[in-house]
Amino acid sequence: MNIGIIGSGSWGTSISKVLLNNGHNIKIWTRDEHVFNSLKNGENPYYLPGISIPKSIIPTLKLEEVISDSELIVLAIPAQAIRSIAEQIKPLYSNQIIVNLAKGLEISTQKRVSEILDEVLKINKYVVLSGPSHAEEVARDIPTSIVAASNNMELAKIVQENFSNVSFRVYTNNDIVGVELGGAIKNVIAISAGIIDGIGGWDNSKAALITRGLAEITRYGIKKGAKKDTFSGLAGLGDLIVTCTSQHSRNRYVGEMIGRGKKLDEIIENMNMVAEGVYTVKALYEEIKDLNIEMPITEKTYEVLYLNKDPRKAIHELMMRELKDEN
Ligand SMILES: NC(=O)c1ccc[n+]([C@@H]2O[C@H](COP(=O)([O-])OP(=O)(O)OC[C@H]3O[C@@H](n4cnc5c(N)ncnc54)[C@H](O)[C@@H]3O)[C@@H](O)[C@H]2O)c1
Ligand SMILES: O=P(O)(O)OC[C@H](O)CO
Repeated sequence: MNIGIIGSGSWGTSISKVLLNNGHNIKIWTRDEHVFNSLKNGENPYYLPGISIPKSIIPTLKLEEVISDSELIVLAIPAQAIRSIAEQIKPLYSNQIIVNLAKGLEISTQKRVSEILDEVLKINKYVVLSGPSHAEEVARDIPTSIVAASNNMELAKIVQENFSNVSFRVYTNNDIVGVELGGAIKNVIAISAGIIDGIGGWDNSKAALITRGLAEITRYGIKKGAKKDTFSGLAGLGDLIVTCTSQHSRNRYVGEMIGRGKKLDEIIENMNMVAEGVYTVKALYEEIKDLNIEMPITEKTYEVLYLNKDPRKAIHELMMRELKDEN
């Protein structure tokens, strides 16, 4: 297939390698001239240091070049950039399959990526690819399993067949809502897991946080129309585990720095990669109050990040909530 990748950060670059190895023709769009020049030289040290990038992956600074002759378009940009990129590709878009890799909710609307694309492009060929998949490992061909979800199972199967290989195993799923929400909200829980790492690396606390984090992701997801089972799969529990525990996780890292007493602005300023939970928690905070959905970890994470709450006080408040039944 001719595949166009929009976004040349760590995940866009890494998935380009997977797809090239699978025999596809790959063009990758970047907005950054320095990344463009590096890719031409067979590397992307800004986002994927130490990995050699085959020169047959063709970089371009022109969006029209990745759209016009592509049969399938991959979106590998942050969730907050989706609407503006969708507006830009609208005049060029000719009903190709769009595979979204972004994991987040739009701050101003609380919308999922598929809802944004639906609004702007009236898209009817959408697949979201999500699950435990750090770019740093995928780029090294470390065995990874992931989920391709679509309303149209034929499309999910096309993605499954074209993206899978011996070290990249793709399952299909028909629950777009659950797969998108699992991927977006685990980033918030991972920030709180990182806070625990930064404060003291407490194993008991972190295990509880992952488990109760999954409970609140599931609660929110069901209210939004997701299927409960999706959250015990790769796009739910699987991604939550990897993001809360991995040395590679950007979201966990933000939390760890907060736990060590650093300020959010300072942390973000020194990171060139996106930590989606920092934005998704903003999207969720007001909405969960309005909808009366109980998500105490999400709420406390927001208060620590944006209302200057001491993380130890937040943990104390979580522990002192009204006692209740687990289910
Ligand atoms: N890195 C991973 O391991 C990984 C794995 C799975 C999913 N994801 C998700 O994929 C998405 C992209 O993540 P990433 O890690 O590649 O991010 P990144 O920060 O490494 O790269 C983001 C890319 O998007 C571009 N970009 C940023 N803002 C933009 C804008 N406003 N308009 C156009 N382009 C813009 C950047 O220039 C860069 O090329 C995120 O939603 C992330 O959660 C990442
Ligand atoms: O590095 P993170 O925290 O953005 O997580 C990346 C992926 O979503 C892991 O599957």
